[in-house]
Formats: sequence, C-alpha cells, structure tokens
Amino acid sequence: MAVPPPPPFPAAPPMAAEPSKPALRAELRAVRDAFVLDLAPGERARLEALAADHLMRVAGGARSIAFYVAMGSEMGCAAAIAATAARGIAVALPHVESRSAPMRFLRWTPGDPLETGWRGLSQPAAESAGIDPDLIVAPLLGFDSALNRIGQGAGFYDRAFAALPDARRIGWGWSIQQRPAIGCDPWDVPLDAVVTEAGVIEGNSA
Ligand SMILES: Nc1nc2c(c(=O)[nH]1)N(C=O)[C@@H](CNc1ccc(C(=O)N[C@@H](CCC(=O)O)C(=O)O)cc1)CN2
Ligand SMILES: Nc1ncnc2c1ncn2[C@@H]1O[C@H](COP(=O)(O)OP(=O)(O)OP(=O)(O)O)[C@@H](O)[C@H]1O
Repeated sequence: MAVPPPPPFPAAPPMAAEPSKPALRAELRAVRDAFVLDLAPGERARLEALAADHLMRVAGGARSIAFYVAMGSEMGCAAAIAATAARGIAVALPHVESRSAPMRFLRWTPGDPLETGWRGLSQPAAESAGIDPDLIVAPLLGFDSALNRIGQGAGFYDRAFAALPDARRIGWGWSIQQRPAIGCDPWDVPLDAVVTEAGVIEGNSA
C-alpha cells in the first residue's frame, strides 16, 4: 500500500514577503548609505531643502507637524523644521523610552536642547509638552507607489498611526528608496503621501 508522502516541512509562513522584511531592510539601508555617501559636498542639504519645499506645498492647514532627528543616511528634516517653525506651525519630535512603551510626540522649538535617549536617539527632554500632531512626517527605509512603507521594524510609527488616526501620514525619504512593491502586514497603515527630494507621491496621483 502506497504511503502518502509527508507534507513539506517546514511549512512556508502564511504571509512570507518577498524578500523577507529583515533582508529588505538590510538592502534598503545599504542602498541609502551608498546614495548619501556619493553626494557631492552641499548636495545633501540642497536636496533636503527641495524636500522641505515640497512638504510646505502639501502641509496646508496643519497646525502642528511631527518630524524626527535624522540618523545616518536618513533624509534630514532640518530645512523642513525651519520652514515649519518660520510659518508659526508647531514642531514636535518623537520621544522613545523603550521598545515596548508607545512613542510620544513632544513639542520642540529650534534651539531647544536635545537629549540622547534610547539607542542614541536625539530627542526633546522627557518633560516637554506632549502634542497630538495634525501631520506626522515618518522616516522610511522604503516605500512603494501604493504608499506602503517599511521602517526600522520596531513598530513605533505603526502604533502611532493607529493611535492618531486623524493625523496625516507623510513618508519622508530619498527617491531611491522607492521599490515596486513593499509587502505589507495586517497592522501596516498606508501613508497619505511620500515626500522625496524629487517631489510628492500621492495616493490618487499614481
Ligand atoms: N531618526 C529616526 N528617529 C526615530 C525613528 C527612526 O526611524 N529614525 N524611529 C522609527 O521608528 C523611532 C525610533 N525607532 C528605532 C527603532 C529601532 C532602532 C534600532 O534597532 N537601532 C539599531 C541600529 C539599526 C541600524 O543598524 O541602523 C540599534 O541601535 O542597535 C532605533 C530606533 C523614533 N525616532
Ligand atoms: N497598532 C499596533 N499595536 C501594537 N503593535 C503593533 C502595531 N502595529 C505594529 N505593531 C508591531 O510592531 C512590530 C513591527 O512592525 P513592522 O515590521 O511593520 O515595522 P515597521 O513599520 O518597519 O517599523 P516602524 O513602524 O517602527 O517604522 C510588529 O511586531 C507589530 O506586531
């Protein structure tokens, strides 16, 4: 009597992305590092200022915007923060205490001190006023034209988007971080737009 062959093992994970998220993150980090390393002196600041101009065109009506302090090869927010503050719009920055605690957005004005916190993050003093921003500028490792994003993988922004459903979600990154498709998980909340040095990618403009 024929014995049926055993089922293939290990079974494929139910939502296996192609490639795996950790592999995609490593690739995107390497591409982003190489892109920034190749920029001529002054070019990075020029491109970040272009992104700031694009953001100001789409930020209409926001009374408060959350940015972040860029690390490594992330597209920086300094020009956009300066433009935001110059328009009298409140600036907030993320504050992380631990991997498990929700990230908070704290009021910050250019010139205020920044403290080194969890994993070397530069962030406002823990006792700064918390705000619920109208618009959240989120760091990206990668994004696609359907406005899915992939971040560092700790889920801080996914959790913040779930907690602040009325805030506009704008991804912020270099145009070379775009991929044909970023596999998304059930908890991933899509962005409303992505701003790069090259322009704005909006949901209904694709
Ligand atoms: N500039 C910046 N600020 C941010 C974020 C971000 O992505 N960029 N965040 C977005 O969520 C939050 C912090 N999230 C983080 C999530 C993971 C790690 C982390 O695991 N870092 C590794 C090094 C990773 C690497 O090699 O690049 C470590 O410290 O070991 C750090 C911050 C809030 N502030
Ligand atoms: N709304 C949520 N509530 C609780 N946990 C969440 C929520 N959203 C995501 N997470 C958790 O966060 C973790 C990381 O998610 P994911 O791999 O999508 O990170 P990411 O989007 O790349 O990172 P980040 O949002 O920090 O930039 C997952 O383990 C997930 O369970």
